[in-house]
Amino acid sequence: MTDTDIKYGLAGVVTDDTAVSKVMPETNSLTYRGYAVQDLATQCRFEETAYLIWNGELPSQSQLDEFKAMERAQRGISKDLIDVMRKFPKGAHPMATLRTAVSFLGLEDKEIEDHATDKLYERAISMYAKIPEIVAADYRLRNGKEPIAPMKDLGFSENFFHMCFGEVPAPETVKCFDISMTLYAEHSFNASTFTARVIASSLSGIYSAVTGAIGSLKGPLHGGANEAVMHMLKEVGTAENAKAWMLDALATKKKIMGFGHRVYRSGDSRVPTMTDAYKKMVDIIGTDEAKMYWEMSKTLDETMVSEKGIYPNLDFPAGPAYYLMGFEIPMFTPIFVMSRITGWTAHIMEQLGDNKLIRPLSNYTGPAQRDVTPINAR
Ligand SMILES: CC(=O)SCCNC(=O)CCNC(=O)[C@H](O)C(C)(C)COP(=O)(O)OP(=O)(O)OC[C@H]1O[C@@H](n2cnc3c(N)ncnc32)[C@H](O)[C@@H]1OP(=O)(O)O
Ligand SMILES: O=C([O-])CC(=O)C(=O)O
Repeated sequence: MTDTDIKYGLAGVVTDDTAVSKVMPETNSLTYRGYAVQDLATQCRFEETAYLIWNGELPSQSQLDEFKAMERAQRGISKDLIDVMRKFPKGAHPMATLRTAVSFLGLEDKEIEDHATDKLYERAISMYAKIPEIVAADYRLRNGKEPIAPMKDLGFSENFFHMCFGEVPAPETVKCFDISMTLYAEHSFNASTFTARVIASSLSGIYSAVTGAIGSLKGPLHGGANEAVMHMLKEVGTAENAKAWMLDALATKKKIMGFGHRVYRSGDSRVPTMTDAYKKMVDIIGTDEAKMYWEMSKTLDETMVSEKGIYPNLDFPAGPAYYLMGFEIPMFTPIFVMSRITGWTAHIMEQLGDNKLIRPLSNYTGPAQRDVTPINAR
């Protein structure tokens, strides 16, 4: 093997087939099962997209009703899990607590390693129903409040707001959140999805695969960037400071969170739709602070594009949009998990539907073979 055979970070390498989604950097577009993501985000509720990602087709009204009933029947985490969560170390990051809580769901399910598609689907729906409650309960416990039980007559997004805050905001705010859920749901072989497929490929079980995927998504080069973006906006401080801050950050070779992408080189297909939702949140909230973040974001974006030709990714508008919806910054990446659980589990099912152990090769760069020196002679 020569160096030219190596694609560091697997950049540009095609490793398998998928029918779940298609990322088209040449046209800045993304489809889930053939449907443009911006059409799904604006014309469908997240529940319809979730059904599509798992089943390959958009649901009829009766299929959607049945699907919603299945999800709602799975709502409600155990008292044992809530008791375990009460004992989590104070100050642990919510992505770390979510990773542990999802692993605990696997213990409660006795880690049944059944790879039949219908069994995997049942477990996928169970996690999709329970993860929002884990995220909301963790938020409340960290703030010294008791968890709020899910309500079975509320939609997916409405129920999440209810479990966090005890109330559901105006439909326009729920719609902005729902749009973000659809945009975050799936993105082919990104790092966390690939992690899930690698773990699934050893036949380790769906909970192991999702737990590993959560660990991968947590990093700031991947899903953790939506939190890092909001920390960055807070550090910038004022809209007037945005250009100078960016120029200084670029001069000192800082990584600017929420910009750049491994696959898209001239813009992320999901950004225009999420930017519209962010603007909508700015108009709904209407405060000087909200308007200031909007102006600041525009200046950061314009400066980065004109100076470096590097475009924002989905995390750039999603972070401040979640902030304006009232969520604490450390909840942003767990909220991403509530959506991406659909894509991850669709890929796990696809992987196990025609499994081959994922095991690439490496180019060895260590010492040449040598003899062991006895310990008393070293
Ligand atoms: C939902 C998601 O996961 S979307 C991604 C979220 N992640 C982020 O927003 C984190 C910030 N962005 C990044 O770190 C990167 O753009 C990544 C990790 C997303 C993609 O990385 P790669 O494909 O490996 O690109 P790579 O790091 O090689 O960048 C190519 C060049 O652009 C520069 N670049 C890329 N992104 C950025 C950035 N955000 N800030 C500053 N420079 C950047 C690199 O420094 C590099 O420059 P060089 O050639 O002079 O060394
Ligand atoms: O595709 C990627 O590398 C990262 C990304 O945008 C996602 O997972 O949504």
